[in-house]
Amino acid sequence: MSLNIAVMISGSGSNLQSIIDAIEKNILKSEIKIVISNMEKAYGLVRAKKHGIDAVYLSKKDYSSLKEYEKELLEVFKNKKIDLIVLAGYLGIVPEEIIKYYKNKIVNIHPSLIPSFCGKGFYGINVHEKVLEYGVKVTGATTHFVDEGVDTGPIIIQEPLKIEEEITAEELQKRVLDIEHKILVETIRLIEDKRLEINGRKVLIRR
Ligand SMILES: Nc1nc2c(c(=O)[nH]1)N[C@@H](CN(C=O)c1ccc(C(=O)N[C@@H](CCC(=O)O)C(=O)O)cc1)CN2
Ligand SMILES: NCC(=O)N[C@@H]1O[C@H](COP(=O)([O-])[O-])[C@@H](O)[C@H]1O
Repeated sequence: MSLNIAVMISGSGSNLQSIIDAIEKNILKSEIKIVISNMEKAYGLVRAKKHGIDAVYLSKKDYSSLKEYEKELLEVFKNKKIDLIVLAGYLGIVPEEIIKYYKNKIVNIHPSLIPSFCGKGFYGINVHEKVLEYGVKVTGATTHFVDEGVDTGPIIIQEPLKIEEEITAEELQKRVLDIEHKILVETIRLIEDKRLEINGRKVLIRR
């Protein structure tokens, strides 16, 4: 089933690019109706425009209240008839009203194996710095449904990555990003095909 997707970003947009590429290769049946960034200079906005996708800067700091911001964001999603919101490196916290209205229709990609190295303060390169600092032998990436918490929603896909040698946080980020690009597309594909069944915290992938 083709979904109307909104992608929220804050930075480079390589995860956004993986969705754009998958759509253009007909791996995904959906359409990205809008890309929203809370950072004006996010390169992901450039990526979207290069592919003729509506791309806007929208940040809560430009609104007099969170309520005003929520109202505007909801308006944008409704006008575009959005079915699925994808947080692809979005570093803002999605407001409660949006979460309620789009219950189990918002997914996030996180560059660690949740519940490790996640939550407030864990984003971007600092996730990988903390992973290396701790000395874990396995990290990876996670997609999950978004709820009122931060990185606490039901987990959809996780893929591990072994850390077998001394590497920099930048190199680790690159290797984890490769996994992210893959599992994010897989996650959207599963949702298109209605193969996910949510049972409390558990997400069952139907054959
Ligand atoms: N309601 C939710 N909103 C968001 C979720 C979520 O699970 N529920 N996931 C995050 C994505 N995320 C990790 O995957 C994440 C994003 C941002 C932060 C964070 O600490 N941000 C800082 C500000 C960073 C900045 O603006 O430079 C902060 O809020 O203090 C942690 C995790 C997306 N939204
Ligand atoms: N907690 C949120 C978080 O850390 N998200 C991470 O930000 C990066 C964005 O890269 P991109 O802009 O190239 O997709 C990605 O690694 C994504 O997992």
